[in-house]
Amino acid sequence: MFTTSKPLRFGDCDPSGIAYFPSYLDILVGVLEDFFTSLGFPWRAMNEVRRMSVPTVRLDLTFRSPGFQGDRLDFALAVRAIGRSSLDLEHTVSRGDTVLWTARHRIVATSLDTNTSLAWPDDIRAALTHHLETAHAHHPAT
Ligand SMILES: CC(C)(COP(=O)(O)OP(=O)(O)OC[C@H]1O[C@@H](n2cnc3c(N)ncnc32)[C@H](O)[C@@H]1OP(=O)(O)O)[C@@H](O)C(=O)NCCC(=O)NCCSC(=O)c1ccc(O)cc1
Repeated sequence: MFTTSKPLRFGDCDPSGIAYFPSYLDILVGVLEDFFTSLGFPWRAMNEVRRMSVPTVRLDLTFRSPGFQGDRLDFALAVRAIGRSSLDLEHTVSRGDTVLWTARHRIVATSLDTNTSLAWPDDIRAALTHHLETAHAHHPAT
């Protein structure tokens, strides 16, 4: 499990002070980037040196409770399945004990030269496997 916290800022909210959900996606991408950096694979090096990227192909969000300007959002990212080129993640976003939203998320390793999928390089796969949580793991095809 990778965990981190992000502030819900003025600019992330509508005039009533409630979270504007497209901003949640922007913040989520930052969390994903931080996760890869924590594994030792910052995106700039992945892009420039390895010529690879990790676009999102599926994202299923469930909003359970509103977030408000000034909240501290606690993100928990779990690796649920690792395919040939795909990676299934599960996000839980909370304010204190209250779950605000959850997401099932699939990204795919791709080549920036061909814009097609790429098998996870062995070193990245090994680092991802270290985070795999088998208790609720599922086959990536499901
Ligand atoms: C990712 C793709 C190149 C994959 O296409 P292909 O090369 O033909 O691959 P395949 O169809 O063989 O599928 C490859 C894998 O992806 C999986 N896949 C592909 N599409 C899907 C969808 N829609 N749902 C679920 N799984 C999918 C598939 O199951 C394969 O999994 P493995 O068995 O584990 O390998 C293509 O689907 C694509 O370009 N999709 C658009 C992606 C996109 O534009 N997303 C929008 C957000 S951009 C983004 O998030 C981002 C960009 C850049 C960054 O640096 C970071 C983030």
